[in-house]
Amino acid sequence: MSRKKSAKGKAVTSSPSADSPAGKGAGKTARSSPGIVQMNGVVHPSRPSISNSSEFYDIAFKVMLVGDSGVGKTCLLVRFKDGAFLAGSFISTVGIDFRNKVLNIDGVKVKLQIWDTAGQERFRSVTHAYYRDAHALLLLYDVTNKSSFDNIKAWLTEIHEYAQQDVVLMLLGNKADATHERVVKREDGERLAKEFGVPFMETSARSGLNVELAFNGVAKELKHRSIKDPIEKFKLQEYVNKEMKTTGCCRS
Ligand SMILES: Nc1nc2c(ncn2[C@@H]2O[C@H](COP(=O)(O)OP(=O)(O)OP(=O)(O)O)[C@@H](O)[C@H]2O)c(=O)[nH]1
Ligand SMILES: [Mg+2]
Repeated sequence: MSRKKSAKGKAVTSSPSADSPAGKGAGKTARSSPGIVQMNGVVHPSRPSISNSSEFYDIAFKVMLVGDSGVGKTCLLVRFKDGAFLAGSFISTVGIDFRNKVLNIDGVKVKLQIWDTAGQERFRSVTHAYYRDAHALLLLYDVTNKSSFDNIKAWLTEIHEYAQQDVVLMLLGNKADATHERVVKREDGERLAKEFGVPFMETSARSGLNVELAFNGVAKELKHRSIKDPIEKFKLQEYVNKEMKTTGCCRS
């Protein structure tokens, strides 16, 4: 899998196929390939492997973006991958899409294969099929859209039903730049996240606020888990609290 060329994936089938990164093409082929070791569902090539962007990597993980349609999942991924904001008219994702990015986490090259799901209800069964392979989930709501926030509990129920029990989860309140349209306070997001024991922060795909931090935090957590470092304990919420930038008047 790690040597496969797959610059930008698109899968709109109702279940992961053998060739799709969520199917055999990812974890399972790696498991049976000589020279590649699979630990805790994590791909550890015995030699550095090359990602689609011709970058070497040491370990690889799958991260999924989920949340209502229009909360900014695709824009967040494009901001992270390309450093740009997708302005213009809103084009809703059809099915599921993925992009790869290799990060340097404390000297370890961590490849994230990031799945951008469609938030629309009619694609929900497609998304369900991919949950079980995800090592991490970024669950988004839109701070300018109350119903996207109210739906978070339903998303969490769905996640508990379909995802792995030990999946790394983070709640993101996106569009934090849209101060005038904001209807969900940061404190409400913090409260909900606390209630469910999930790390939380606000992001903006438009301004780039905390976008790198969200993905880096998740990559750090996944790396620590896979290495099982007994000395250095990593706490995702503590890390993001330390590194987080906030919008508004009162925190910097
Ligand atoms: N102000 C602001 N607008 C944003 C931000 N992120 C996304 N948008 C806008 O919100 C709309 C929806 O963004 P998408 O990223 O396409 O939403 P999505 O979650 O991928 O939607 P689906 O693919 O239907 O699930 C677009 O018009 C974006 O321009 C943000 O951080 N700030
Ligand atoms: Mg989208």
